[in-house]
Amino acid sequence: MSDSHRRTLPEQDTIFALSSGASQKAGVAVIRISGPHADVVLRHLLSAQDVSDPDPELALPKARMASLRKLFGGISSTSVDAGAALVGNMKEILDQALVLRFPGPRSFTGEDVVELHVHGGLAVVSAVTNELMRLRMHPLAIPLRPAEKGEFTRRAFENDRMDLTEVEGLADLISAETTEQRRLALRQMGGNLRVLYDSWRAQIIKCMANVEAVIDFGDDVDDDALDAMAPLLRDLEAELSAHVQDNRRGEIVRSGVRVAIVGAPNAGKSSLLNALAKRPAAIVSSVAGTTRDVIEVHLDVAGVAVILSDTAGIREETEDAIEQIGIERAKQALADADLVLHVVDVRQTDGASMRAFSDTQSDSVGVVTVFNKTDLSSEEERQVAAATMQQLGRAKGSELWISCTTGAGMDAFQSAFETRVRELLWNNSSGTGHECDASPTAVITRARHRVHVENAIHSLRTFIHEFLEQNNLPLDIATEELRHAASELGQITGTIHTEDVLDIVFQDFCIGK
Ligand SMILES: Nc1nc2c(ncn2[C@@H]2O[C@H](COP(=O)(O)OP(=O)(O)OP(=O)(O)O)[C@@H](O)[C@H]2O)c(=O)[nH]1
Ligand SMILES: [Mg+2]
Repeated sequence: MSDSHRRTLPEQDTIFALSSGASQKAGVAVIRISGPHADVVLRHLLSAQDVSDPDPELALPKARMASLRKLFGGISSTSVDAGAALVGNMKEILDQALVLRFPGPRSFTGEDVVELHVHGGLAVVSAVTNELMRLRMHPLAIPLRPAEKGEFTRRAFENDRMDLTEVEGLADLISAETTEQRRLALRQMGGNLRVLYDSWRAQIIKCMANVEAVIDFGDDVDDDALDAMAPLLRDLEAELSAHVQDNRRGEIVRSGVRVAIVGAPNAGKSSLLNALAKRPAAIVSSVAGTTRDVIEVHLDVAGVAVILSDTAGIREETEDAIEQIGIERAKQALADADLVLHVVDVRQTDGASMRAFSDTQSDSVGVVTVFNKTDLSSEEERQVAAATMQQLGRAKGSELWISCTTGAGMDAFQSAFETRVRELLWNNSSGTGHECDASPTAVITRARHRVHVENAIHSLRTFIHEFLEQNNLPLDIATEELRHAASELGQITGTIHTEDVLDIVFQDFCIGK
């Protein structure tokens, strides 16, 4: 484990990759080159002559200024055959491109970076990348090679342009599919977690320095210095504890809210899934016990990623072994859910299934009761349904009434569903869509962060309890607990890291990022 990620590296290879999306029809493709030879490579591309050492006077674009340039490449046999007007060692024009230079360290990677914004066609991109491959074999032996997965970002990290949380934020931003995922990722990439963890770490290190001063001073523990430290550490411990008690909302925004549709057979669960997915994702039939497996669809619900699961109808008695397995899976989906949609045929609310279901659900999970088939029900049946809700102790009016067949009540259902999903994350049902922006607190987005923060809390508590309060530990051993807490926070940001951790973080990246 190294205490700093600044390494003395041998001179780095210069790397290149297509950094824009893989679509072959895009108007523009961006090829990125990073490393000490980025300008040399660019000079070769801008030189019309195939010479081993292009004119060093050849004007490169000014730093950070876009410049429209012709890119040249080696003479292809086809263009010679076609009688292209090539004279001597003249090269062929590959494309007319916007060229940008970002001399290090003020660049994404911290190295010299060149960006070539070429036309997006497959032939253009491969002509330019082939030319870069050809330069690898150049007599000057330019150490140039295609980039590996995540290598640009890894260099940015190694050159202190980003910490690990910002790297993770960037990975999340690239894969963000919903508004809230984008917002969360953008804030993390902007450094909100880095600032938080660095400031906590700095406070712990300051306390450590004070304790070490006491140790150096002699055997007599300076009670005043330690007394002054106690409230600071208690406050810090409280702050860290509040940080982990976040209902996992950052992790849920990132991975998606898990919503399970459960209920008795034939209640209309698959019909509801199809209505929400706006496609016939699940088979609907009048045969009770149609759905066996868990069927998942991914939705964007008011900017939040939702993984919606349709499940087998839960009933106590079934002879069918496969249906029994389906019921077990349904119960598992119920246990894993962040939110449950309990679908009930409004004409069958007095059965044992409603009660049985109430017993299986966990208290921490939100449950929305959805009475379906209102088109078939009588007023009396609806009153019985509402009365059953009250007997079960549910708040009056908390149930929703729909007909999957006619679509009645679906708008109200949709908006109540959106509110519940957002409430789950922010305890705020205003539905403005800006709750996150209004409270830009840094939230944990990965289990990796949570483990380290919990370890840091444990060490702080041990120091406070075993040393400051009980005086059970000698000072030098107690200090180790502070050192450990600081180290745990340093591992989140990558100030302290192992190669294994980096491999895990960077595995989310693809080539060109
Ligand atoms: N009239 C009416 N029929 C409905 C409504 N919703 C669903 N149905 C019908 O009820 C039957 C069962 O619907 P499904 O959606 O398959 O029910 P399910 O809960 O998924 O059933 P299982 O998978 O067997 O547990 C089908 O014939 C649907 O067409 C509704 O609101 N009104
Ligand atoms: Mg079904």
